[in-house]
Amino acid sequence: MQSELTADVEPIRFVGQTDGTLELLDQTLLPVELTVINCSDVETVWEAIKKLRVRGAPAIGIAAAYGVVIGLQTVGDEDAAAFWKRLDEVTDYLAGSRPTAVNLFWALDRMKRVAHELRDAGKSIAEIRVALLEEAKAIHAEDRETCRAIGRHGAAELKDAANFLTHCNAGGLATAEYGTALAVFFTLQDDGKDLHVFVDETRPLLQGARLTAWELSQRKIRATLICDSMAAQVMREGRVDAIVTGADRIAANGDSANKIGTYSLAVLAKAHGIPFYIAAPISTFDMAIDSGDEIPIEERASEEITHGFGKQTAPAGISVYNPAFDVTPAELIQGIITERGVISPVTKEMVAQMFAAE
Ligand SMILES: CSC[C@@H](O)[C@@H](O)C(=O)COP(=O)(O)O
Repeated sequence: MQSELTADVEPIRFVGQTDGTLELLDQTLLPVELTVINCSDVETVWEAIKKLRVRGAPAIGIAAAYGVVIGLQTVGDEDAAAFWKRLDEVTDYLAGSRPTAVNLFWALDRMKRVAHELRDAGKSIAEIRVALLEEAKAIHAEDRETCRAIGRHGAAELKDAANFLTHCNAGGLATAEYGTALAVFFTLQDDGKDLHVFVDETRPLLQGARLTAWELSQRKIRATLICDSMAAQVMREGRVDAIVTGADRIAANGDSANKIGTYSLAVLAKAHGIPFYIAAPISTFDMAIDSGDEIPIEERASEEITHGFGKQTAPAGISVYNPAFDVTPAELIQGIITERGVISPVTKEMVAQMFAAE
């Protein structure tokens, strides 16, 4: 189907009650095709996360929360033992879909906690099921608010910048709507700023070219697509005032994992005296780990590099290393823009302070 996409497309939508289904805009087909997939079993939700049909840290968490509701549909209200066994099975299963974005585990833990609290309060399985759907909807709704707040804080922080560079996609598609890094640009635009954004295409899966370039064009923000390897050149040409990207997991010391290629941007930014920012919700912080060394980095199939989008571009049998994320050390990050404000300087103490703030 030819794209008739508009910026208002809802990338994640739950339809119906506790026996309902999850609709996901298939991001692997963008920007050419608009196809919504219908998830009526947890296996389809798992596959959608694994294959990046739904992707971006907050979006993965939201989809997984709805996935729990769907996974529990295979057991009835009358068999409590089967329900609790199934809850563990479903959350463990969804947790195995992708390892790096901590929002996935955060959302699953939140769903489990609600279920356990209600069980301890003597609620019935039917009531718990309803509450779980409400919790998934709350995670979804809160993310909308969170993204708007990130946009406001980021726009205040970067009000004097007009020329940006971003990597991967941290936009409306990667969240409930509006995004994190892109929320900063959208808010600046709403504030009347004329801005320009260089968009890294983001090898190997081209989230920048396919998704970010599309989102920025939809909103009529001036954007220029570049290959990842061109970032140093545009920085050297003096055409970048600030870099803003999202994150998939942030350690207690501020080290931040994001799409592969982000770390090299931060190094380049330092070499050119350009401030490098991360924009991410508090749910992306993993306070259980001290540093980025402990962040699990997803390795993906070699075919993503040797057969990008179906065409063979490397000799058969070549050895491939395909880490999907890298870690940017805190000292290279000027600030982390959250819904609660901007963490700057990025130190363990400042992260702890923002995490504790309401
Ligand atoms: C607001 S989304 C932030 C990150 O999740 C995003 O920058 C990113 O790296 C996504 O990677 P992906 O592999 O496309 O899920």
